[in-house]
Amino acid sequence: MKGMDGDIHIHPELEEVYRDSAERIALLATRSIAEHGSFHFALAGGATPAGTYKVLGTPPLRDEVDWSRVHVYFGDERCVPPDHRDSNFRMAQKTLLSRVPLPESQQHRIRGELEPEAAVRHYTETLRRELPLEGTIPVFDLVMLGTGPDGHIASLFPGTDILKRRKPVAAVYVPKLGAWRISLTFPVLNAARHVIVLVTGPKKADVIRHVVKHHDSNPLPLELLRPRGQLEWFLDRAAARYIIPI
Ligand SMILES: O=C(O)[C@H](O)[C@@H](O)[C@H](O)[C@H](O)COP(=O)(O)O
Repeated sequence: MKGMDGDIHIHPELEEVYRDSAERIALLATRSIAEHGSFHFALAGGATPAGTYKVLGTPPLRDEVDWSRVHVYFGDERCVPPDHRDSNFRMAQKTLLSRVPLPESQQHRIRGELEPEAAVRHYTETLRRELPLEGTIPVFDLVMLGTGPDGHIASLFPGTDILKRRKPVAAVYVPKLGAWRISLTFPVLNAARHVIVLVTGPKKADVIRHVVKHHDSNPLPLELLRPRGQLEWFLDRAAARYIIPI
């Protein structure tokens, strides 16, 4: 579909989106572990992926993954402690990490409780220690992303300077949120071997329409995503309502 590279999976119901995307993640994990003995997976934050994480953390899928070979990271994090209601780590812990036999030493959260620049340093050191590098850029097996109604991905918000940052991790103050975030940057997202974008609900339909129409002028952050690896979209009909034939 013009402007929307990669494979697009659209389902009428949310539960089907969650099941299909969770099955894909389990398959990618199995393939990565078979290919190189590990699966390095950056989770998306926000509310949307919780449904996928719950399916992934429940039998049968939970028992199809060799969690001893999995390392989990985060695409971004709010600058809050890990037990804060806004923490992406807390959301992932409740929906996935507490339900699978994944060693804590292989759960690499972004230290949102630190000063932003200290959190950036710590996470950058973690990525460079744990992941293969392309030059100075860590390469994930899978990065999972959602998007906001403004087309942001991770914490790469429209109009913020983080969109141009070249180092793998950066801190960004988001004026409309009145808050700091820590996020992977485009060089890391675009170096990933596989990227999954999970978008559901009618509030995201305009963003998907914008991506498909692909305005070269003033592109949304979601439109700047150009992974060299495989890109897959998982949408429900509500988010895809402007791009599917009636
Ligand atoms: O920290 C975050 O909030 C996420 O990483 C962010 O990029 C999220 O994917 C979008 O904001 C969509 O959030 P919802 O899934 O809650 O709509």
